[in-house]
Amino acid sequence: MLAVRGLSKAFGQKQVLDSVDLDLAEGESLVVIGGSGTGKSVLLRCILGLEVPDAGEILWRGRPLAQHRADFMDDFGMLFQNAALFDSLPVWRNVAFRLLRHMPKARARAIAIEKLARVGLGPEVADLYPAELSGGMRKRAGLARAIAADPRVIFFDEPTTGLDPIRAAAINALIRSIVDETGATAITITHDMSSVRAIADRVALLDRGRLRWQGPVSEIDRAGDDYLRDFIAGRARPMARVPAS
Ligand SMILES: Nc1ncnc2c1ncn2[C@@H]1O[C@H](COP(=O)(O)OP(=O)(O)OP(=O)(O)O)[C@@H](O)[C@H]1O
Repeated sequence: MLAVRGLSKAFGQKQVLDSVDLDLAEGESLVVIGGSGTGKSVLLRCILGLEVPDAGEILWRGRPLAQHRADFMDDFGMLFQNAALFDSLPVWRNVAFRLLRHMPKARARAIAIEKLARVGLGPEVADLYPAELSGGMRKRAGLARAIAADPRVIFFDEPTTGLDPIRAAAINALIRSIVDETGATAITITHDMSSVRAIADRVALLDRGRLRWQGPVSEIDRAGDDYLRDFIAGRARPMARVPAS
């Protein structure tokens, strides 16, 4: 459904993505992991068209994404790292933001309330402002916005950042159940191994702009890659690790 081919991107002398290939099947949940500064966000930004790659291409349903961006965006939802809610809008308008462009207000509000319920927020939350929500509630509201237009592809950018482990586990479980229930294709970028285990069908490890390892989540614990093992165990050895071949 989504294929990344030979994607490269440098900023000045710094090669941030170096010939990355990735394939994502319809309905699959891919989690991209990697240390800070390894190019995860740049990869996401290239897919979203917010960065122009130096080389390579991204295919969407077999066609160059750059030429079908409007179709892609119609099918796409995203949970931003800090939920990125508009502070001046009540929660329901945040959730219904895209819907309000093409449907009457009452219908958009009804869908927003239904999506809020799906993420565990009651109708009383609809008229609150983002500043009145806890971090976990903001994340849930952001998730409701991501799924408001029933997207076929959903990106989750660091979904558990800023949450305590119990709330993080709840968000991970919610994401997995939404992905299962909707059959949406999902890409998550994260450092959080609890998200990897809860959300992923397949895992891709980026290391200094290169795809170092990828495989089913069931194989990460017996993968032979030393950096992956260190990443899973949370062991620090950034200076000592062997360069990706
Ligand atoms: N617009 C830009 N101009 C210059 N350098 C950039 C730009 N965007 C990203 N970079 C650099 O590219 C590298 C990769 O950044 P990126 O944000 O993709 O890392 P990341 O893997 O998402 O890290 P983190 O997990 O910390 O968010 C970093 O060294 C960053 O400084």
